Amino acid sequence: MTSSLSRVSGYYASLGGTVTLSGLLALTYVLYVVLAWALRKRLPPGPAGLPWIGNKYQMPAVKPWRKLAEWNAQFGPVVSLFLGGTPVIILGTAQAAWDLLEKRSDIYSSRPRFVVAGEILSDNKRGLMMPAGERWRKFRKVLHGGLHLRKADSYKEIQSLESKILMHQLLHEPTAYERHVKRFSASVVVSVAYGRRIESIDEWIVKENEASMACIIPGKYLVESWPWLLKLPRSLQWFRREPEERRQRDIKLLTSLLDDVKKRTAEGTCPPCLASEAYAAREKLGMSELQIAYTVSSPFGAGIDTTAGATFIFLLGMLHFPKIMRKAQAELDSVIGRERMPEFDDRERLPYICAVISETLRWRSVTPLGGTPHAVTEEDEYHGMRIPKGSTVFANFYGIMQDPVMFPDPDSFLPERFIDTTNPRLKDFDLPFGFGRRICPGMHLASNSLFINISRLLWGFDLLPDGPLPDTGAFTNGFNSWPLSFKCRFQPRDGRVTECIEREYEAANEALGKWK
Ligand code: HEM
Repeated sequence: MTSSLSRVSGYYASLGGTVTLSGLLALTYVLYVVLAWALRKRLPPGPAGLPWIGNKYQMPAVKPWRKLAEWNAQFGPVVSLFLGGTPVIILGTAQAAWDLLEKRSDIYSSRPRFVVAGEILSDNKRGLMMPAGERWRKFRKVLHGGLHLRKADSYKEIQSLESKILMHQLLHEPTAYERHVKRFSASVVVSVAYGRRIESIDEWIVKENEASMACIIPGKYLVESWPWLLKLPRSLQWFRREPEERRQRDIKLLTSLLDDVKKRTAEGTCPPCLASEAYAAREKLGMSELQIAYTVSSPFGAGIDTTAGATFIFLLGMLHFPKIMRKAQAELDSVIGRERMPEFDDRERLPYICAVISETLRWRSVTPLGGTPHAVTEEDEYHGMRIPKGSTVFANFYGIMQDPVMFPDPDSFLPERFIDTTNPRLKDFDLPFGFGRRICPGMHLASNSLFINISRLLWGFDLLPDGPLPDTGAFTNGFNSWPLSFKCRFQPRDGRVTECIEREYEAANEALGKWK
């Protein structure tokens, strides 16, 4: 380093100039500007960054989606920036996201490098973070096989039973509604994955899963931004300790869950589930037992907070827009009445409830950064702009869902926007579930959970504020984001509803026996 510096100095001295440190710094800066200009050539517009670190210093650690939406408003629907040396593309309209992530899905479906969350924590065995390739295709095959549209129908029974338990819990212990909604989401996901229920969110499976997910918080580890730290001698790589310990615990947890399914399957007591089916097909799939164990656990990481978070967003919306609640209840009264609960078969006849669900997923996105970012595997061009190979691509749902062109009056909760329209993209609103080959494999299961709970909540209770109205912008931070805890009253709509909830609870408890 010193010798190359002195060579440079010598060269300048030979030109007759006196080389000073500030001169060298100025030269470095000029080189950087030229390099940056060359790199940015034909890239989408974006904010100017600093030498070497790019725009990193401008990215807030908390809720970065707000800053990204500001940049989209300032520079246009496709923005580029640099985080360290990696080009990052921010898509700020649904059209741009569909054009690239869906129509060109063959080259936009990989994931950026996740040093800790992907490599150290699981040796890239976790599908959510897995780069595109043979391993990821097998992961998708297993999940598609277990969760596609018609297969999701086979889980409606457990979803309906769990929802009846939820209704009963809300009737008797409404102040703990957040725990009950979370338990519902966890129990559905664990039943689908492992054929066993969750009776309390304090159960060890839920706790262990939460601890595991805590390692996947974006920005938690320095090495994600500076992967060269991996070149340090292993003993100096301080950041490895926690995720490596966690990895051993994960392997223990996930293999023990799979072993339990194997045991119950052999005994003939395990209901059909993702794990039993994937295990039976493991040789045909060419997957190791450990890979199967990781694959079938993915609903765990991706399906609990999202489904529960969307339900909390729905409740928040109802507290702020009581007229919408009344209109939805009027539809339920005319189609269902008060003597029985809504069932899945009623869905076709409840278009307003379906629109309330679409609006819930739009009004405040539970995945404000579009879930997990995509990565481009080939150089590309879009409207004359260059998208470099290896770019990280975010569909910034926070901005996209508030786009006033696609969603006029975006801050209002207006289910009508999904009814009074001929736009097929709004009629069949799958935007909140992502794009192309990476689209959420749990979307049908999630839609069913939301339908059965939201229709029954509206049918059974007036959802009312308990004190001042909660802030509609107070949300948690992270890849998934949901409202900060708020109080909500669940007032039964009348005596017939209460009776029905009690009756259905008894029957549900009995039917759930086989899942224990
Ligand atoms: C309201 C509920 C949910 C929402 C809004 C949601 C949304 C999303 C989004 C936006 C993505 C990223 C898609 C992309 O990269 O383009 C995703 C991925 C994923 N979701 Fe969901 N999700 C929900 C529920 C679920 C459930 C219940 C499951 C499992 C049963 C699930 C499993 C997954 C998995 C495994 C991935 C990763 C797929 C991959 O990387 O190939 N999700 N989800």
